[in-house]
Amino acid sequence: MSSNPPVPPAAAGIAVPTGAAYKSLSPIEAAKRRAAYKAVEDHFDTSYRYIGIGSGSTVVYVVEAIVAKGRDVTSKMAFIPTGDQSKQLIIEAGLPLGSIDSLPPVEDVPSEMGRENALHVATGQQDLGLKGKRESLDVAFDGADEIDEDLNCIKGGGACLFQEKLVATSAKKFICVADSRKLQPRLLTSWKTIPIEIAPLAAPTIKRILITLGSPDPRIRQGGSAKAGPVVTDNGMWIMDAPFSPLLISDDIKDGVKGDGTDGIWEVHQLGRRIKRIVGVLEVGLFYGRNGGQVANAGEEGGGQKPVAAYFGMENGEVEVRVAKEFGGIKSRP
Ligand SMILES: O=C[C@H](O)[C@H](O)[C@H](O)COP(=O)(O)O
Repeated sequence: MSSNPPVPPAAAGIAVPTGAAYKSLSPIEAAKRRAAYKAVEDHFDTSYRYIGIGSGSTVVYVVEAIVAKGRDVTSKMAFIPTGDQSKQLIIEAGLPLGSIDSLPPVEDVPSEMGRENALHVATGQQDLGLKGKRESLDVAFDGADEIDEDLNCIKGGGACLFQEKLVATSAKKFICVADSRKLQPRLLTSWKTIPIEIAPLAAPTIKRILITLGSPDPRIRQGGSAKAGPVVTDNGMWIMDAPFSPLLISDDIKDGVKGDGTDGIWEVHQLGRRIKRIVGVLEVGLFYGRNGGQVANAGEEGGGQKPVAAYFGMENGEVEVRVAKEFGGIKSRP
């Protein structure tokens, strides 16, 4: 895909680039926008009901592409935010706002599966295993700070990560959209720290433990000129940015290479699980593991889930699509 997406119709509150404004997008912004349109083209279905909308600068273009589908399509859906920024984005785009903690029980949903289960429960027959289960999101779109060749991600550069992981694990498919700078062979190649959302009271203890795990200089993220003192997340927490050496992927674990922190070398899953165990850690900005909304124990593994596909806007105007190896591992350059 080497041409720019069409200019969509204007939507309430959304600054849609048109004409000269479109041409004024920087190459990186134009690349992000092309990737977002391609991701929406491939993974947004008009029959969907619940759509997760992530945080950051790239999902702005995802929302723009969704708005371009028209109100006839979007008014029947609910858009679930991953924090205050994406909540505002959804509202200003005129899309119906939903909430991750108010998804209806499956039985209330007029789907074949829900109706069938309700019938079985009502008639005393065997429950299909859906009792108490809530609806999944059909898809969640989000950005990332870095994505490795196995599609593990670092997220949280914008201080949103707990709600992003919650939304990702609630989705049948999680789709990442980014530009070419984010694609690296291993995590912590270009992006140097892991964002960790922590309880402020636990900050000194967490910092000490991270140092023992091999992080040379974990730091509490400061608000800079925008806010005196630490950045406070949408959940009233702080962010600790912890540098580590580049992380191994699971395929690297062989021939005596353990990835368990020996000599300061960690594999993504092992480090993610280890940090999550520290008291006071709300969430770790490493996204790895199986597809969330379609597995019984979604959210129980700590890693959230890695995307089933990642879309990268490349410098040459193309969009590179990478698919998780569990889903075929195809790389394509449409
Ligand atoms: O906390 C922020 C989120 O994880 C973002 O999705 C991530 O930082 C990527 O943001 P952007 O699209 O602005 O590069």
